[in-house]
Amino acid sequence: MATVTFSKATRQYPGNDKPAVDALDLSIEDGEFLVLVGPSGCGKSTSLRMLAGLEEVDAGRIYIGDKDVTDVTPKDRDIAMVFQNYALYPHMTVAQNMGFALKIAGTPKEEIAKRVQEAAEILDLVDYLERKPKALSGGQRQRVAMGRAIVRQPQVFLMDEPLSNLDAKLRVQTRTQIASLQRRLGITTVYVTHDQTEALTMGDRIAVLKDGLLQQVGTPRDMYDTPANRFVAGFIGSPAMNIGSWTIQGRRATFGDASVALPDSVLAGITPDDDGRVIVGFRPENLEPATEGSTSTIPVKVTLVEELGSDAYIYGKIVGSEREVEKFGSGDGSDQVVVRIPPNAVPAPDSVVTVQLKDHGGHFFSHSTGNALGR
Ligand SMILES: Nc1ncnc2c1ncn2[C@@H]1O[C@H](COP(=O)(O)OP(=O)(O)OP(=O)(O)O)[C@@H](O)[C@H]1O
Repeated sequence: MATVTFSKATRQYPGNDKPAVDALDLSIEDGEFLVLVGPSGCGKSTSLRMLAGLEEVDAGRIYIGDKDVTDVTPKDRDIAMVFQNYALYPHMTVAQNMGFALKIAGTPKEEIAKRVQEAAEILDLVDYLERKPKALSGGQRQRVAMGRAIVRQPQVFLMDEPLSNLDAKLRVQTRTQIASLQRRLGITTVYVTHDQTEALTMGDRIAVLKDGLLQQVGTPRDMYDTPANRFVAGFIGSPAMNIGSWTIQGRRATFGDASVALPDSVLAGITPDDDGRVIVGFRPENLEPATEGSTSTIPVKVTLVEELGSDAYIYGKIVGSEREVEKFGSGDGSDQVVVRIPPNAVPAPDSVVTVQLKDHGGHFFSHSTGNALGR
């Protein structure tokens, strides 16, 4: 087991005008499950491949434990990687696939058999050891790929979208299995995904990347409750946070007929660069029917109601939003809102429902920088 440290690690592919990963500083604790998440092309795989030694590091250093591994070959880094496509050998049995790396490393036969047996027990693969990969289901193949990593007893597991070939139901089951297996084995794990739900449900901590730049690192709760900037706020959470550019009027922000009070800490962070605007965000579940005398009301014209049994979601537009769109354009779709409501009070399409922010239900970001101003 070991810590992992990226210190200003940078990779710029030849011919590209920007680094794929730009001065990444990230420390991963011993035994931690860290998820690297972000949209396609943000640099997740490049970061993982630099750690694996499969990609050059143009500047900065990478450490596993106290050892600088930046110039160490992949096979000497004491890591095991689980790839998206599993990369199983079709002509070998499950047992042979799982033991192959140990065989190459010259591990004695009895030791290989023992480790393969142990991994097969952990992964519920004992009955399949003599089968070839083609005679396995997708989920079983995924477990063999995990088994191949486990038998090596590495210091660090690296996983690059290991669930992407599974159907939705199996993916949910397998993500719980991988997370609990990792906790049982206690091996430091770096896991790459573009799926924020996977990140929230699996990671001890999450690191969000965008355009090669680290945006925020924190526990799933940190990322959800206190996103560092507008990007993280919109990326983490499903349905996504409602986010729009509002106009500051005195101590309030308005958008169409909606008006919310701005906390003092937010007002204190506004600068002339913000042009009298502020980014207002609120999660669908942080709204409730407006009460009399409410200081923050948002009237929503209902377009569609989605009933999910336990909850219902209203999709609609803020009343008066056409005035905003006329003035500022609707580039970021900020006039559209999603509101979670109890399933017993479903409104009709085209009706207007007035909601208010729950206590501390608003997130506010600088219009000029996108950085969080407070809640
Ligand atoms: N071999 C390469 N040569 C040139 N550019 C590359 C190469 N590999 C990746 N890139 C570029 O580097 C950036 C980061 O790519 P990377 O594969 O790390 O992103 P990612 O976040 O893993 O994306 P995805 O989720 O789509 O796999 C992208 O802009 C990509 O086009």
